[in-house]
Amino acid sequence: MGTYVKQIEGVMKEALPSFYENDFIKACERGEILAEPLLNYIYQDNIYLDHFLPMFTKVLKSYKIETETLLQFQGDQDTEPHQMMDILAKEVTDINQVQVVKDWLPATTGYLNHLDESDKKGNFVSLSALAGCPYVYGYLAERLIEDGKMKPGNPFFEWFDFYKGTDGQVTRDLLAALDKEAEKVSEDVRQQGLTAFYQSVQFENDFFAQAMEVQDGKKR
Ligand SMILES: Cc1ncc(CN)c(N)n1
Repeated sequence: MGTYVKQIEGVMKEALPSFYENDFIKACERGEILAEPLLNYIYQDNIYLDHFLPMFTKVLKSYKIETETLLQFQGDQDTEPHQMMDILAKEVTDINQVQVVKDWLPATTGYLNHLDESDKKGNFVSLSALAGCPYVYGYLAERLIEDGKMKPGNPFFEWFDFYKGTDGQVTRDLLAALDKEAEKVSEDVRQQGLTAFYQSVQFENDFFAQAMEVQDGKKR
């Protein structure tokens, strides 16, 4: 494992406690199904993925990174995990009664702006920023399950287990590519990449949190 990947891992390791403190994650851990946050999360995530996936495809192509898992990751728009959450929400409520916010929420806008800005700084910074998406879910799901915070029987277990598998594998493929590319760029660009990754991790945490902050179709 190269230095860059070790630094990336260090960033995520340090951020983990703040994910464990996140109200959205805490509700999942308790197995508490909150329909409104779940449906708002799905809506915002569709907005996010519509923008994320073409950018991700562009950068992977520019680096000629084409593993099977990465190709599949680009294609599936997280339909399966969204369906899992949708089913859970329907179990606890008549979803027609839930008002989903149809605007872009702040963390969605902020995160996508950040990806755009990182893209302007070149492929390496862009790939580092984009890596936050699979990395955070893969890492978080693995830690929650390994730490015994997310156990079979919890209604969200399948959701985290899905990401442990898919995003976990994507992360491994991406890290191998990032490590190789990190050797070819200057120290300054590596630093910019690391900062961009750090910011993506913060946005991932805010992205979960914002779904808890809407009530009756309005941002609280
Ligand atoms: C915002 C966000 N980040 C990560 C993932 C998981 N690939 C996602 N679906 N949405």
